[in-house]
Amino acid sequence: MNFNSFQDQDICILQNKPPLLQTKRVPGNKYNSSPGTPRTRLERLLRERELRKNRSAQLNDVEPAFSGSDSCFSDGENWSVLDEEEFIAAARALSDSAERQEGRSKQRLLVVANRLPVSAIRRGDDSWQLEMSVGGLVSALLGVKEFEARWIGWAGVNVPDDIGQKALTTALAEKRCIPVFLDEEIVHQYYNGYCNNILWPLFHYLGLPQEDRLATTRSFQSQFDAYKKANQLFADVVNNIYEEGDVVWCHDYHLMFLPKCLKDYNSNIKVGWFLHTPFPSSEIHRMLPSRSELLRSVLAADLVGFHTYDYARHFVSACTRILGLEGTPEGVEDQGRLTRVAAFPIGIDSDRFIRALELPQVKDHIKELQDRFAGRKVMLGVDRLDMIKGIPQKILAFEKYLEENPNWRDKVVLIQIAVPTRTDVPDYQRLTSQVHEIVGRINGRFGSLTTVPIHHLDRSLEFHALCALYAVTEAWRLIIPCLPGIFSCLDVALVTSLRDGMNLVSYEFVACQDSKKGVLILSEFAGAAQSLGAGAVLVNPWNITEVAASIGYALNMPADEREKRHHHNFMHVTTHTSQEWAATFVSELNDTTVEAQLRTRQVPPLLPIKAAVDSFLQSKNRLLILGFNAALTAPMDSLGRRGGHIREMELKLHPDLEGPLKKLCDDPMTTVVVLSGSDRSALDENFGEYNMWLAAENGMFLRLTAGEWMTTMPENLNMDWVDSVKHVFEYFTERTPRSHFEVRETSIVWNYKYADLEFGRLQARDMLQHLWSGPISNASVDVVQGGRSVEVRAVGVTKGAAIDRILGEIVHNTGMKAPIDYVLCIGHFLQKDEDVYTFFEPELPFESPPVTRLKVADHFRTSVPQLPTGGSESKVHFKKQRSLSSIERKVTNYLAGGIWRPTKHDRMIVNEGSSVLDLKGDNYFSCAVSRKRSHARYLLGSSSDVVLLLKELAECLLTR
Ligand SMILES: O=P(O)(O)OC[C@H]1O[C@H](O[C@H]2O[C@H](CO)[C@@H](O)[C@H](O)[C@H]2O)[C@H](O)[C@@H](O)[C@@H]1O
Ligand SMILES: O=c1ccn([C@@H]2O[C@H](COP(=O)(O)OP(=O)(O)O)[C@@H](O)[C@H]2O)c(=O)[nH]1
Repeated sequence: MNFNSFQDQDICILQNKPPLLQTKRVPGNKYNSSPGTPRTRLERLLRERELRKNRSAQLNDVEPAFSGSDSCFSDGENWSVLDEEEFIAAARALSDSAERQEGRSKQRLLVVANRLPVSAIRRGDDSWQLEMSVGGLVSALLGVKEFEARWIGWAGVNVPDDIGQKALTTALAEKRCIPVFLDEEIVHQYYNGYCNNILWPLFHYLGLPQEDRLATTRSFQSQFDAYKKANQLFADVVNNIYEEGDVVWCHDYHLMFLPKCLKDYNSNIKVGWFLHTPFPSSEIHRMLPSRSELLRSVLAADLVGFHTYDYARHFVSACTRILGLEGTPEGVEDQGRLTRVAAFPIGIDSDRFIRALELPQVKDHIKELQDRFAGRKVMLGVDRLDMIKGIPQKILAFEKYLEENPNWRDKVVLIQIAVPTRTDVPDYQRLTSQVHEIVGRINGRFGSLTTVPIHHLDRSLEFHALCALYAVTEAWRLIIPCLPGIFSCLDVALVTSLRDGMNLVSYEFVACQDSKKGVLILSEFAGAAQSLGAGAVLVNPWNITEVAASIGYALNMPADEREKRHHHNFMHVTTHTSQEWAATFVSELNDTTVEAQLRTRQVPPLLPIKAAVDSFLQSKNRLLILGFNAALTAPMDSLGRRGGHIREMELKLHPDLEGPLKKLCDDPMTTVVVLSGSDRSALDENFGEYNMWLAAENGMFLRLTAGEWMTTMPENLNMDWVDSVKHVFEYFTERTPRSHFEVRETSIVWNYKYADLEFGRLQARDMLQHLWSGPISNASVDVVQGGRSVEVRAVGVTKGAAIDRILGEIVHNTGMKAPIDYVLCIGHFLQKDEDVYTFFEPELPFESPPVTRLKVADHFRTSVPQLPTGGSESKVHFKKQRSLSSIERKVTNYLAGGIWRPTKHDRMIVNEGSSVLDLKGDNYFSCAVSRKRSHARYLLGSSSDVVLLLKELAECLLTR
């Protein structure tokens, strides 16, 4: 799934970076050598699907999931897709799974949903009657047979006493259900209030309740508090029964807080969360006062699933826009942790419906219906009596059809099953009255003494009665075969949801029409429109005229068209089953957690601050290399605000750093360098008062604050491309609100970090395409794509290339005698500049970046003096005679068209026999700030962590 066209990491577009965990084929190790072994996630899923299809034939008669069943974790070949290290972890995961199978043979699936699949009715102090609940989620999970499942949820009743609770727990245990007891007040605030009065309407695009209905903002807050409290109660029950290796699958909008509660308690629990409703556009979600907290809680899950790609896309977009996180093709990333987000369209247990049609009791029901409605065509609506189902709109469209087609008035009947739901919520009560009123009016208008056009039932039907209703037309045709003209084009199901997560009624209708030809009129706003859209007649339920016309079209549809449409949908419904849905989700969840472990291993650890401080204390000659942007600047929120104001665009030193930095700069045993992409004026402005080295424009300009700027750049750099790139940058800046660009001496940077991130990325993509095809196609430049920027630089302008020259100059200038025995290098450097970190790695052979494409031409900023060469009077001298400085040698090499690759030996010598750098021990600390993957040894979360660290270093100078 590609939510987003860019990876979140900084990318130098000259490199073709493979997506994370895109798997490499490792030649012939024991895991990947089998020819039949899948190599990619997709191959594996295809293969598992095949295996499941084979198994499902054997499972058809097995008990449903929540009364126990088979395991789906039997094949050991899932993990041949990763590289060597990944294989080891995968193998370990598999062996865990094998152990599990030996010990218990099945992986346990803990399904957590607001409602249990059964409702409890109290018959005495300690006696309970259990009845199957109605609803799409229950229907779908009833079909799941492949796991040893337990269902955790609310039984739908208030049980205040111990005796009642114990008895109900025992009764439910037989059904493998575990109750969560919620008292009346919580149910009122959490279920009726926050879930059904706030989240449900909002997620279905019906907006938030108005203030007068909310009473006060406090009541919203108290509902949200109750919601969190209820979610914690669910978590407590899960934690109580959880066993290592279990998979916890949280369902729906009632439990958005649950993933966080579970992970806070035990970060090793495998947690999936699935939403059965739509997830609305981020523009809708952002209205919710608790928008961020809810998103973050869901993101605690390992895998987040939705019915459709659109809902998944909206969710990722909400995380990007509201939380400022990165959307990737895999999901949402936050500080190196990925929450996988994907679409898993639910299905039904189609066989159960198809088989039911053969049962005598279903045939009896069909006969009753046939007698009742003989001679009339039947249109069917089956919905919970919910605003989202568009029942008034459906009835009004039917009225319009009858109005415009008087000849049909006594020939067609609409049977509307309207299952009462959430009857304690005032909006639902109002809807009931409204529907009754409309039905009464229409029946009064078009009914006769003996018939009415609408049969409206405010009740639910049991399974067999419902199947009969879904299939009634088929029976009629069979029963009265001599009248095909009248009865063969019978039956239309009318689904007019204003929004609907999926809508299983439409699936069930299709399953029961078997090879017959019932027409499905389906709202384009139901998730099912994405899967059944090709076979259904799609309508916009708000357009009453269109729905009325579609009723006519369906009633008069020629047999061959009905057949084709039905066949398409029937194939879909019978292959995309609820078993398939659940097995895919759980399998993906298992994979995701293994992948997360592998990914975590690739992420550097957090900086061990104590070790960094201790080592600092013990050293005598320290070097601190600090980036500026995002390392030493004050953090901002995702909307680019600080203290409620739009942040000004110039970089400013974090105010809390002023004191510590001063102390560190004034310490005679510490040399501080700020190495930044910013231009000289930005560094002068922020650091001019400190006693430190400033390296501007990625190290191309250098000065000790007490001295003058000098350049470390070759004299002749071709900068002819600048004007045309600037022209392009101006164009995009004008069209991308809150973006800006900076022209520097050696580069030009377009920055969209304060702009809408998604729009900024689209613009960046356009910009890059344009740049490559025109202004820079022949120029000697590097184009570096940052997370939120595009930078065009002269080739060779990187921090990694500059650091050697800077170091040489510092050693020379300060007359350093003792080697540097402590280096702390902190930055939020672009990937292309990360060789700064590896430069200091004691074990690594140093290779400066290749600079083969540099064109040497004309003049480059001659007003700035070149870096002076070291004099013989200098106390520090290189082992090799310092007749030519690093930069001079490099320039010489440039001019000669060669590549200068200093050896470690070249650059490390201070005195005869002694090295500039003494980093053999653990006295080198490189830290990437606000990065997920890096060549640095360690990570720091944000510049606030840099503040803490530098404060500690400064303080230990005082106590020394
Ligand atoms: O338990 P209730 O409050 O009475 O509500 C019943 C269920 O309604 C919702 O169903 C959704 O799930 C279906 C299956 O995925 C989907 O087809 C439908 O479009 C959704 O509306 C709700 O999400 C469930 O939690 C409720 O149990
Ligand atoms: O009298 C009824 C009416 C409906 N249903 C079931 O309720 C579910 C409704 O699911 P859907 O996804 O259409 O909508 P939801 O009610 O979950 O929003 C379907 O499985 C129906 O079989 C039922 O069991 N009895």
